[in-house]
Amino acid sequence: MPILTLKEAANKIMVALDKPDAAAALALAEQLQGRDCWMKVGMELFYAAGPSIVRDLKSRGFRVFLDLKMHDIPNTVRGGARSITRLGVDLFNVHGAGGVAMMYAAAEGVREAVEAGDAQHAPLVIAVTQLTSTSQIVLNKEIGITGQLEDAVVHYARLSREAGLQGVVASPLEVAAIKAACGTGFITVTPGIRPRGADVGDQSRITTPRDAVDGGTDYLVIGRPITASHNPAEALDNILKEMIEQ
Ligand SMILES: O=c1ccn([C@@H]2O[C@H](COP(=O)(O)O)[C@@H](O)[C@H]2O)c(=O)[nH]1
Repeated sequence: MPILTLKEAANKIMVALDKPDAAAALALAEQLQGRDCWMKVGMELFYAAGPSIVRDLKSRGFRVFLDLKMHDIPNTVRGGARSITRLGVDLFNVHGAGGVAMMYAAAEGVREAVEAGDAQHAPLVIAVTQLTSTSQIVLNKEIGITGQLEDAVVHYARLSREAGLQGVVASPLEVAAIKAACGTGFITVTPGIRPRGADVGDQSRITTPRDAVDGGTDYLVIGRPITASHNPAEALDNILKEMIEQ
C-alpha cells in the first residue's frame, strides 16, 4: 500500500456527527476544521436539525455525506434523491436491499435534479450492503439470509453497480472482495473502524484505521472514537498519524 500524505489520509475520513442538535454538531465540526475531512450527517442530526445543517457544514467548507439510507418504493426514492440533490450534499446512500429498480430510481432522481438546473453538482450515490453491526450469526439465524456474509455483501455490491451507483457501504473486511467483483474504481465507504483498545460498542465487523487503509478502502467512517473523546481533535490527529505511519 503506498504511504499516504496527511492531507490524503484526512480526505479519506468521514466523521459521523451523531449529535442531537445543530449547535452540538457545529461545535464539534469547528474543532475539526482545517483538517480536510468529510462530515457525515446521519438520522439523529438530520431529523433534529433539518436541511439547514447541510448548508451550515457546506458553508464551513466541509464535504457532506448524508447518511439517511433510503429504503422505499422506487418512485418515493426518486423524489427523495431529487430533494437531497438540491440540498447540495456530496454523497448520499440508499439500502441495497431495496433492489435494482429502487437504486436505479435514486440515480435517476439525481439526474433529474441536475438536468432541471436545481443543483450545481451531482452527488455520488452508494448503497448499504449489510450493516457493520450485523454479524454472520445474525445474518443467518435472525435475518434469514443463508451463506457467507461476505457473499451477501458482494451480491449487493454487484446489484448496486448494475443499477448505476458509484459504490457501497460495507465493512473494511469486505473491501478486497468488493473491489475484485466490481472494479477498483467502485467506491467503498467503510464504518466499523475502531482504533486498538477503543470500545467496540454495537459494531460487529471492525478493523483498525490502519488495517482499513492497508485493505484498500476509499473512505473510513468514524464516529464515537472521535466524537465521544474528551478531545476530538486530538483523537482525529492520532488516527491520522496511525494511517500515515511507515
Ligand atoms: O453499515 C453501517 C452503515 C452506517 N454506519 C454509520 O456509521 C457511523 C459509525 O459510527 P461509530 O460511532 O464509529 O460506530 C454511524 O453514524 C452509523 O450510523 C455504520 O456504522 N454501519
